[in-house]
Amino acid sequence: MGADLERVLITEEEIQARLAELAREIWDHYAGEEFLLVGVLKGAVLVMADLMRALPGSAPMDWMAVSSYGSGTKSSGVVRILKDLDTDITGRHVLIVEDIIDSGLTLSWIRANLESRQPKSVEICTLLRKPEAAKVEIDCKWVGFDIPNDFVVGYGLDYAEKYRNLRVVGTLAPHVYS
Ligand SMILES: O=P(O)(O)OC[C@H]1O[C@H](OP(=O)(O)OP(=O)(O)O)[C@H](O)[C@@H]1O
Ligand code: HPA
Repeated sequence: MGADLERVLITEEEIQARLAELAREIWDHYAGEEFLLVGVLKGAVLVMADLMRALPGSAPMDWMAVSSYGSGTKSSGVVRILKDLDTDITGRHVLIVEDIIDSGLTLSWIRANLESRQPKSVEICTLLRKPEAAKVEIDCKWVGFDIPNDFVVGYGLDYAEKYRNLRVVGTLAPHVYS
């Protein structure tokens, strides 16, 4: 599977070290107030697992699933809720946990949707962001890494449902696409 990678962009050690830093900043930001971690399925599963374990204390967790991508590698911009939160977020601090902000269309929609439910606050933590791919501006408080505008896989990110279990983030070799 690793042989399908052209280049490793971010190593396992770099990911874990950055998540530990972010977890500390997040914990300090909420200063003892409860916040709900909201993961966006499926890509954010690994970020959520490692970020929440790096927190110095506990935080509750919930999940949303939306469809925004087709079978290819471009966002359609059309977002549909496939699985909604189990929790009422009215009056609560919400921290959305994502694997990647690419065009920004998915998170822009999710944020607006969650903000319409009268939470106390909504913030975003993403492991990866592609500044050159942005189609909408997203106010994201915690970003792990800004990366070039290339399609990446690993650490939760897939190509046709493969490579999510790689411990690194990398680009795919051309032979995978042909
Ligand atoms: O900024 P955007 O261009 O909208 O892209 C980002 C979104 O795309 C990916 O999800 P995807 O729809 O591929 O689903 P998945 O998490 O199940 O892989 C990723 O997890 C983000 O949710
Ligand atoms: O670069 C990417 N890789 C995998 N999934 C994605 N979803 C948005 N951008 C990406």
